[in-house]
Amino acid sequence: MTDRTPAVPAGPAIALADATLSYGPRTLWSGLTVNVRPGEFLAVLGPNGAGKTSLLKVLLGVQSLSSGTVTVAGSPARTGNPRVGYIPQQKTLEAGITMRGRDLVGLGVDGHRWGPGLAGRRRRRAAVDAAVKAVGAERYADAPVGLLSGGEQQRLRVAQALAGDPAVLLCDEPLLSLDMANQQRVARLIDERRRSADTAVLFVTHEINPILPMVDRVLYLVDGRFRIGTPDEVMTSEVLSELYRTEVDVLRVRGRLVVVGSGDGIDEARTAEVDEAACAGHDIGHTHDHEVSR
Ligand SMILES: Nc1ncnc2c1ncn2[C@@H]1O[C@H](COP(=O)(O)OP(=O)(O)OP(=O)(O)O)[C@@H](O)[C@H]1O
Repeated sequence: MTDRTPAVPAGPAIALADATLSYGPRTLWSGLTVNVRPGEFLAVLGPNGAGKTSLLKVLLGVQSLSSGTVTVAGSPARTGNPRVGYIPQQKTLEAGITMRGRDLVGLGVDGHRWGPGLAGRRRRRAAVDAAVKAVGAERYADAPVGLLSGGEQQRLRVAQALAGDPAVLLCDEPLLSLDMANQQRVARLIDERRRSADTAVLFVTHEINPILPMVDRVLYLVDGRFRIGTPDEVMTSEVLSELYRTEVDVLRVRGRLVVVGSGDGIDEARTAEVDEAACAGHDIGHTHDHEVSR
C-alpha cells in the first residue's frame, strides 16, 4: 500500500495539438503537434528567441496558446499542477535570502500527500532528505540559500522539482552553471527518475551533448519552423540546413555533436575550434558545441 498518487498518467504525458503561439503579429510557432509519452526524454533545441521558454510557459499554464490545445499530465495545462515539476532557468538567489536549502526543497513537496500529524511530517521530512541526498546537497542543505554558489543553488532546485514526484518534469536549461561532473550527476538523476517513475521529461537546452545518450527525441525550433524526431533524424546537416535556411554541417566528433554554419552567420570560431581539435587530436570541449550562430 502506498499513499502516493501514481506518477504515471494515462495517455500521453504531454499532448500539444495543432498548437500556435503568437505575440501580437509575431508567430513563434504554429501547427505544433507533439505527444510526449510517460517516461520519454524530449530535448527542445533552437537558437535564442525561437520560443523554447515560451513553450514551457504554455505547458506550465502561465501562457495561453493562440490556437490549438495542450494537456499536461492528463489535464489542460494550468498553474500549480502538483503533478508537474519545473526546474527554471538559473537565476542566482540574492545573498540576503535566509531560507535554508532544505526548506527550498520542501516547497516542492505536496504536504497533503504525506498525511496529517507527526507521522505525516516525518514522512515529508524523509522525502526532503531523500531529494537532498539524491542531488548530493547534504553538505550545504542547512545553509541559507543566498550564500550558496550558483551550481549549489541549481542542485537544490532540481531536488525541489523531483521531491514532488512529478509525472511531468519541465526543465529550462537546468545544467547551466554546473561544472562537468555536476552536469553529469544532474542529467543522470533526471534520467534515472524518468526510467524508475515513468516521468516524462521536456528538457530545454543549448547543449545537447551532456544529455545526448538520454534523449529519445529532439524538438528543434528555428524561426517558426520545427522538426521533431530522434537525434539521428533531426541532428543532420540536411535537416538543420533546412531549418536555418543556410548551409549547416553536423559533425560527430568522438560521440559528440558539433554543429557549424556556413554562408551568412558562419560560426568561424567554432569551425576553427573543430579543425584545430581534429588536427591536434584532442577533445573539442563541451560548451555550446551544437549551437548555430545566425
Ligand atoms: N510575453 C511576451 N510578449 C511578447 N513577446 C515575448 C513575450 N515573451 C517572450 N517574447 C518574445 O518571444 C521570443 C521567444 O522568447 P523565448 O524566451 O520563448 O525564447 P527562447 O527560445 O527560450 O530563447 P533563449 O534561448 O534566448 O532563452 C523572444 O523574442 C521574446 O522576446
